[in-house]
Amino acid sequence: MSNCGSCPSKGECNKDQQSCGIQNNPLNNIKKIIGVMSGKGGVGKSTVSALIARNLAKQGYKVGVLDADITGPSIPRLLGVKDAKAMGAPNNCIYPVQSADGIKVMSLNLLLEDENQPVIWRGAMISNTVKQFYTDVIWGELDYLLIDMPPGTGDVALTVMQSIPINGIVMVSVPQDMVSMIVAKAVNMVKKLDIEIIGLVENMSYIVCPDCGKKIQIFNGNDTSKLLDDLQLNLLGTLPMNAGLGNVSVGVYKDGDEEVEGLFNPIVINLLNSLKEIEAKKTQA
Ligand SMILES: Nc1ncnc2c1ncn2[C@@H]1O[C@H](COP(=O)(O)OP(=O)(O)OP(=O)(O)O)[C@@H](O)[C@H]1O
Repeated sequence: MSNCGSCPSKGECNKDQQSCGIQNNPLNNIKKIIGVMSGKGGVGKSTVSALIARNLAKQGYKVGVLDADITGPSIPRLLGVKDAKAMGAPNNCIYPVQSADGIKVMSLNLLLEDENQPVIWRGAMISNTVKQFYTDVIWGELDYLLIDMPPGTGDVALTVMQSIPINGIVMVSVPQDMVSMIVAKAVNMVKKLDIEIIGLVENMSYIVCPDCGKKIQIFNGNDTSKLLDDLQLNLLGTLPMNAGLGNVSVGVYKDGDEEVEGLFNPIVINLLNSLKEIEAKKTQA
């Protein structure tokens, strides 16, 4: 039976407690869980997850990032903890690693001797590991736990959405026809599972000419507005394609980087407002 007392969805869900498959660790008190998803690979989910986490942490929130991309984990590099190792805790639990900006991080790479070792596991094992990253990691007190989802709408995405009490999903897309089609699949999956979509971040929307400052659209550009209209999604913000964002994983982005902060401040404001609206709607229902 689920432990509703420590559930981030307490008071906002209409699940039957006896049949709910969600297990919450009583040592954890996580207020909100946000999934970052796309369906399509390589569109910037991990970069967006890491930079939302850093922005929230900078505002003083207690933040964690669960890297659910077991076979292609990039969160440790993006949060500057690639050489750290997660340590065991009593009762078969695990302590997350803490980044320099105070973000708690759990990723399979933090358990491997060598980050270059592949994880050659079947789907069920990968899904169980993700579940354990929620149930067995001592996250403690968190205002926000971000879950960086793997690409696709398969096993892991399904496990995350069915066994972790997600309050909402941030979709990441790129304004290109083929990406939009695959993101639409992910959006429809989330809707089928009755999970709220907080909004969409459009990544790689444009490049800025270093000489004249003109914004140049590299893809044909109209697909996101069609996606937003067709699926009734909220646009949280757009991000350029640039070296600053591309080099987060090599530690180039430091606190106080005005360009990155200027890009993420409005996205995070929109995200928090949208999350509040979702909560208000649920408590009224
Ligand atoms: N706005 C951007 N400008 C430049 N490079 C970017 C931008 N966003 C992401 N990248 C780069 O694109 C690559 C893919 O990004 P990222 O790993 O965040 O995507 P992902 O969707 O999480 O990928 P995966 O499907 O493997 O999980 C990375 O090398 C990243 O540094």
